[in-house]
Amino acid sequence: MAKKAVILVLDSFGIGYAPDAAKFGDVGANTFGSIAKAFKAAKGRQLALPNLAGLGLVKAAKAAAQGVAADVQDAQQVVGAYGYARELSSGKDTPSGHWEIAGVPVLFDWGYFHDKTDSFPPALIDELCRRTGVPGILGNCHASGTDILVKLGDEHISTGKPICYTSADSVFQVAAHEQHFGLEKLLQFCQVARELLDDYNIGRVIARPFTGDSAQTYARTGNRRDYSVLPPAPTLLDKLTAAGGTVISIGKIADIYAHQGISQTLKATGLPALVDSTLAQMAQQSDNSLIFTNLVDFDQNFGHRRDPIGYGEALEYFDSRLAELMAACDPDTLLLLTADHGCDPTWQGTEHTREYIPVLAYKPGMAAADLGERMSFADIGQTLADYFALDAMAYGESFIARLN
Ligand SMILES: O=P(O)(O)O[C@H]1O[C@H](CO)[C@@H](O)[C@H]1O
Ligand SMILES: [Mn+2]
Ligand SMILES: [Mn+2]
Repeated sequence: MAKKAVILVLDSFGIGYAPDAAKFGDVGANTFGSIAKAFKAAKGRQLALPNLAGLGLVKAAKAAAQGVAADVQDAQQVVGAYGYARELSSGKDTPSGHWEIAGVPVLFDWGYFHDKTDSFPPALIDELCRRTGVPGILGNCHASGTDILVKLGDEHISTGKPICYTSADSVFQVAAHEQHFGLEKLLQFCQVARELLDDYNIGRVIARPFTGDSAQTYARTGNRRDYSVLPPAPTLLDKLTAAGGTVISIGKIADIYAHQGISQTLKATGLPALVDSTLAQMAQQSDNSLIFTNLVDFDQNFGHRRDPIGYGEALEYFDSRLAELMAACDPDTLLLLTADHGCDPTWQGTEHTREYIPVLAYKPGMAAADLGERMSFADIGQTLADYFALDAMAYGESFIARLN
């Protein structure tokens, strides 16, 4: 039988703080609940997500938030399977979340640059400048990637020094102007940084190219590149491709999995283009294929930017496209919607939040099913291993039997 699966990761769409949120200072965070509240206060109407509610999102969110419901209208009839999952991985970062979704939780601790200023070891910066020939770096601190452009963009252009910054995540981020510094030079700089940062156990180096000619107009472009370390074990993607299947990466997925277990990489920028590309692949791909899309805008443009109204509007837009995605499923297509961590846009700071993620599954004609609380994001990978008749993953409990 022909089998296709589609995963859409709504990046940062948490639905209630996780049982271990206290370790992260995140007790009380709820990305979905906070968006719904702020949206209603600002617009005088409820956030309207009829198609997500139809897959069971409102029910899953209510259960995840221990009865504190996101103020969103529930559907009269649910047509999918819905649950909520906690994270086994020790961090609340994007690679940990994605790798765990694909059956490989990250149980070790990443390296972090904890100091808010003078964050990077001088020996690292010296070596990086020596090997790349740049005259020094700017930043060297924890920062929001948009704020730091306003602050240091002009100086970057006049000095030719790249802006290097980090956050509570295991990241080394480099912002540089696409024309003045050059995109290629930025990517080369990041590749050297990647080599040096393996010793520091840093999960990702991220190139953050931008354009514009003043603090008012500096804007990041779609040419972001993430240089990730390899997942600690073969993921579902590796297993599926090794078995002759096809994995189509749309958006950031290939970068997040360090290009492991990917058959084809499709870039698209912005929610509309990412959904369009997903729909196009659903029409094209056939047997044993996984179409895997990351919707980064939720996290990058709204979660980290602490913009709950923009987040709500983006959710409504996605919900309107979800009807098309569901209609594009033939009887052999399994559609999964989930997230990789939370990023409550009303929470203090600009970082991710440790939350339950939604697990929503849909196949045409299936009976509604309550999947309840899942003990790991890896239940998704295990379910897909079952679905594609692959060897079981080391983590996760399959819910394939509930998808009939
Ligand atoms: O503020 P920006 O540059 O968007 O950074 C955010 O993006 C990084 C990667 O997801 C996170 O570590 C977070 O700090
Ligand atoms: Mn993420
Ligand atoms: Mn993020």
